[in-house]
Amino acid sequence: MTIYSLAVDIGASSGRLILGSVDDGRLWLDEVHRFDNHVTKKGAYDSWDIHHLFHEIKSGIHKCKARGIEPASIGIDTWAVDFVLLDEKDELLMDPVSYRDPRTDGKMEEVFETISKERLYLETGIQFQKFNTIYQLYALKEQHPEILDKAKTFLMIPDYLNFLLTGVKANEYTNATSTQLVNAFTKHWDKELLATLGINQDMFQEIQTPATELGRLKEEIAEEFGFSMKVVLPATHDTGSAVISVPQQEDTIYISSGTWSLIGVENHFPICVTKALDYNFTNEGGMDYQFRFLKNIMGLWMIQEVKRNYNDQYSFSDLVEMAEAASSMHSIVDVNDDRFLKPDHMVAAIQEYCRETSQPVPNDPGEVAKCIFDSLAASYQTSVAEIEDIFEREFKKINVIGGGSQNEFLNQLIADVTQKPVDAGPVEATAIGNIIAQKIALGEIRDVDEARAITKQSFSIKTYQPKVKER
Ligand SMILES: Nc1ncnc2c1ncn2[C@@H]1O[C@H](COP(=O)(O)OP(=O)(O)O)[C@@H](O)[C@H]1O
Ligand SMILES: C[C@H](O)[C@H](O)[C@@H](O)C(=O)COP(=O)(O)O
Ligand SMILES: [Mg+2]
Repeated sequence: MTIYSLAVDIGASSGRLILGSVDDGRLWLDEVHRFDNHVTKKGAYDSWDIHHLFHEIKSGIHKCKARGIEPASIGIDTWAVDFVLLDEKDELLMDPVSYRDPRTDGKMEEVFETISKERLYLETGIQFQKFNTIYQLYALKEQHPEILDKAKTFLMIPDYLNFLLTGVKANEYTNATSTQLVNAFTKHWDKELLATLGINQDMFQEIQTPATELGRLKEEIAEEFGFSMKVVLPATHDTGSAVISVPQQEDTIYISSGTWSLIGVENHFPICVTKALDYNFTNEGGMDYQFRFLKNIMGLWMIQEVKRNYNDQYSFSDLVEMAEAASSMHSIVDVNDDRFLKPDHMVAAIQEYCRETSQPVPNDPGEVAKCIFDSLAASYQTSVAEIEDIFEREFKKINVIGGGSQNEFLNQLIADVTQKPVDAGPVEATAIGNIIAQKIALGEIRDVDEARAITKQSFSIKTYQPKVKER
């Protein structure tokens, strides 16, 4: 009898529910439900419609039942850093605010007046992004102290969705590390740090690790579906799940390519040296207490916004094709410039940057897309050089995973710019990593090593060889 596990992967641009089963030494996926995700203005803040997301999760579960499939387990992963606060009645004190909301502008620098950047990095090993949870809570304490005063429970986005399913409260480790409030060495909430910032440490929950069975569906939820199932913790930070599916870690730099590009390597210990701080790399927690030594690059968010700017008249494939045709456009922007985090109009922001830097201004969708892909590839190359500088060795290849691995033009650009072969895929790497954690919890797969062997023979990977650079 086939044992199904249901992965819920909600990224910043889309969510999907994918059934996974292991049979004949291979992992089989079946997408059941897909939906858009985006930020909406709610009152003063750019927020997530988390109850709409929960509705979509339930719609996907109903679709499983309609197919006659009752999964044995479910696991939820989402984007990082964002959270909810519950009052003493376990009600939401406010809608979850998006990390792209400007409420944290300038807050990181204010925190440095209390805790030095160096101490923060030495203790947490986490990259400095102004939207990290630590700065979101600091902003909330300044802007709405009354909300923090009423907060009895802190749950990150997947934690809260798990709470709605099970009634159980827990903070999952990989996502908790993205807050910059977890000590990289103790792997627990850094209570001294919280005390220094005047943040109530009692609202944080016990940290649980991936492949832990959190509980089962609440009775009323199970009755709604007509069946129950185990709720298992995957690496609930989506990138944490994605990198589990990288078939071969040795000598490989991964790029988890979705709304963000997360470029890095798997490591067995945190690297908190000054050079890593200066390069702004992070040591996010991974499965089995591995570390994800990586950095955020603005990613395909930029082309998502360009697509929106052109009223979605072009598909991603169209934009890639048009970029490929815009061969005379060579302008490069610093994709990590703060102006690209949440511009009013991405095309205008890119054009302005090119004007400011006296470069040809991209004027049509193809030229804009070409500029984005060239600029992303250039940023990836810089990060590859930084990683090799820190590890004092060369890495043999790059593995692009996630939706962006479908961008053949960008994959080739990456190979050419880095002069390294690029493996592209799996596309649904995050869901695969999510399912792997569930299968380990169910005992169908022994460990991550066995899972990677199964993944390697289950999904086709296309390799792009670098074009030899003309001398
Ligand atoms: N057919 C395609 N060709 C090229 N790129 C694609 C294609 N489909 C999706 N993409 C890229 O994948 C990105 C979405 O990746 P995904 O991993 O689903 O993102 P997230 O998990 O952040 O929602 C899109 O922004 C787009 O750039
Ligand atoms: C804000 C975080 O850096 C972000 O969540 C990143 O860590 C991430 O995982 C993004 O995943 P996407 O699938 O939304 O690109
Ligand atoms: Mg994703």
